[in-house]
Amino acid sequence: MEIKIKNLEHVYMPNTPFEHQALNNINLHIKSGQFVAIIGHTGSGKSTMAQHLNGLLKPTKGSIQIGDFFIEANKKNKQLNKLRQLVGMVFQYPEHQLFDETVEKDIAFGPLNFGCTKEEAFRKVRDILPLVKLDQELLQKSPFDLSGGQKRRVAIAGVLVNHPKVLVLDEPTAGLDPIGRRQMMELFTSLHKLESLTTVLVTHSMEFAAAYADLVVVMDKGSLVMQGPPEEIFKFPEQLKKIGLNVPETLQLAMMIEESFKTELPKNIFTKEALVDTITMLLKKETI
Ligand SMILES: Nc1ncnc2c1ncn2[C@@H]1O[C@H](COP(=O)(O)OP(=O)(O)OP(=O)(O)O)[C@@H](O)[C@H]1O
Repeated sequence: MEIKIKNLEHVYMPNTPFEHQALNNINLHIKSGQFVAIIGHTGSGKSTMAQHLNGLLKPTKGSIQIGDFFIEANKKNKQLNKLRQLVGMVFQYPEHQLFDETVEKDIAFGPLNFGCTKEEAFRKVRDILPLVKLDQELLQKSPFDLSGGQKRRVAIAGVLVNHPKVLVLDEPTAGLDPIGRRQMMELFTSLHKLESLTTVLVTHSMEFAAAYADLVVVMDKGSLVMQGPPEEIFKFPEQLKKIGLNVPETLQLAMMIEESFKTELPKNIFTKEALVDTITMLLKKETI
């Protein structure tokens, strides 16, 4: 599903002494099925932008079009419930939103809320479990008795069970260990491919932006300052540094290797595996 953001502005607490312009004239076109990473220094407006994508916030100015849905400043949107079914939102620490007495009821909340019968809703719950790698045996347990990783998977299942067409992920790996982070990102990338989900990831990780996104959007002080594929965006480390961002570590290493081997490397070395392959190739060349 395609997303078009036009001249979007957001002001928190307008006409009060605390008034704060968090978004400033944002224009962005996300194509259907694209994987977009939004990066930027803390407070640059990433989460504010993400929350506009399923109508959690109302624009102060401008509009957001998601498929056939329009969210516009000064207009009441009567179809927010339908929009929230289409745009699934995973917040930081989603497990904090678990509330029901069993895992089954918790995951079924969305489908029941969107009008499914109990039978349909519970069938959807069972169908979604393999996708998030959760065992059927957990269904009758209290979500509060699960491990941290399982809780997070239950919370994510509660979003995926509605079969959204757009997935908005706001720092979904916050608080996980490195293996957990990677597993979680693998889950989202496989979903993205399997279901052609348009995916918007808000992240502080340059590595994730580089490794997973087709389009990287850079925010600074409420403005969208750069957008493009990772190999374009991370070509400008000086520009990124000025706004408090780094290039991915693998790319920093690749640049050092470029220096010492006096050779130009491809500009899309964003994963450790790609970097190791390149070093191996260079070392082989040296020894021949
Ligand atoms: N509910 C709110 N009321 C008032 N100001 C807010 C509110 N939420 C966010 N802000 C302010 O708006 C600006 C943008 O915040 P936002 O959370 O969108 O940034 P962010 O880039 O997601 O930051 P982080 O990376 O730290 O999560 C910040 O200056 C923040 O203090």
